[in-house]
Amino acid sequence: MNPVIELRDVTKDYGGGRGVFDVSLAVEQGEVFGFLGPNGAGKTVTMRNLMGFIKPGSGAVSINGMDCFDDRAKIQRDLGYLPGEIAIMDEMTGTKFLEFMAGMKKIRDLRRMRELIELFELDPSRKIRKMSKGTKQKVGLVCAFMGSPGIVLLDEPTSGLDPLMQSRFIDLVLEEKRRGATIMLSSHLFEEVERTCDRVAFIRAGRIAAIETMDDVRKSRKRVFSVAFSSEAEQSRYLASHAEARASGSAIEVVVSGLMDGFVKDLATYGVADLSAREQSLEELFLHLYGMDGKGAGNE
Ligand SMILES: Nc1ncnc2c1ncn2[C@@H]1O[C@H](COP(=O)(O)OP(=O)(O)OP(=O)(O)O)[C@@H](O)[C@H]1O
Repeated sequence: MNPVIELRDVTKDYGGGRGVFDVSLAVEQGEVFGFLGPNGAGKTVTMRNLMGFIKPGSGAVSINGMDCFDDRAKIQRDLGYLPGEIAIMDEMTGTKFLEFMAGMKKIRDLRRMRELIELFELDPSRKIRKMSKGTKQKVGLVCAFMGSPGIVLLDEPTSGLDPLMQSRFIDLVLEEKRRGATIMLSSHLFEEVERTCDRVAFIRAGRIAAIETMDDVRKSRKRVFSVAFSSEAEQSRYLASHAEARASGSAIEVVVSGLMDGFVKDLATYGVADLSAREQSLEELFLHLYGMDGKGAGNE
């Protein structure tokens, strides 16, 4: 099967180690593909290459077999895009902007636009300049999805959205996937990628570190337990026989993978005042999977 979105050995070098280097990936029809990496890793540069806003120094970027730079007008007829920074047409109201964009995209049926406005509880009547970051983001999301495009590129889609709206966004992506859309989204938030994506590429310092299925990532992800002991003596006793445990303030942290059984039974032989668990953060996952330090380009 031919991929819908493809980058082959793409390099855009801004000097000083900045940019993207030898990036290759392929997104199949109907797939939701995550592009995960810390600040400055090269997510936006990659997205802008796909949008045909910039031409790579070397390598090939294509959508449906067409060159993203040379054929951008044709590609964009069936493409929705959410930029990382929405700073356009500030003087227009949200309503005027959406109508203007619908006109540009030749969308005649505005029902989907109204549905999306309702979904995100968006009040588009104010001037974009006066909107909060989250409200602008909603305008951008409505704009990206209102034409029910076959391909959607989203650069940090939930930035500025509150948890309820983040969860509406996740539902929307899953609904669009069922419709058959091919979606690529960049993020530095593990959760939205985990809940929406079939596969994920990790990018760091402009280079792809790995491309994995979400199932494989989930399997390799561990839990971090924070344990507060009933006394300092109990904490010392635990630390003395558990080299993997790290002291963290008045508690200790233990990373546990696989079955919890052994960890829980062992812990029950100590005096425990409090116990909480969390998923590994993106940085910890990076460190765990690739022995990396989780930092971006390192030159920001
Ligand atoms: N036009 C440009 N000129 C020079 N350097 C650039 C340009 N655009 C991007 N860069 C650099 O390329 C690197 C990757 O930037 P990019 O915006 O793609 O990161 P990102 O992964 O999207 O990060 P964030 O999560 O912070 O948005 C950064 O070091 C950035 O400073």
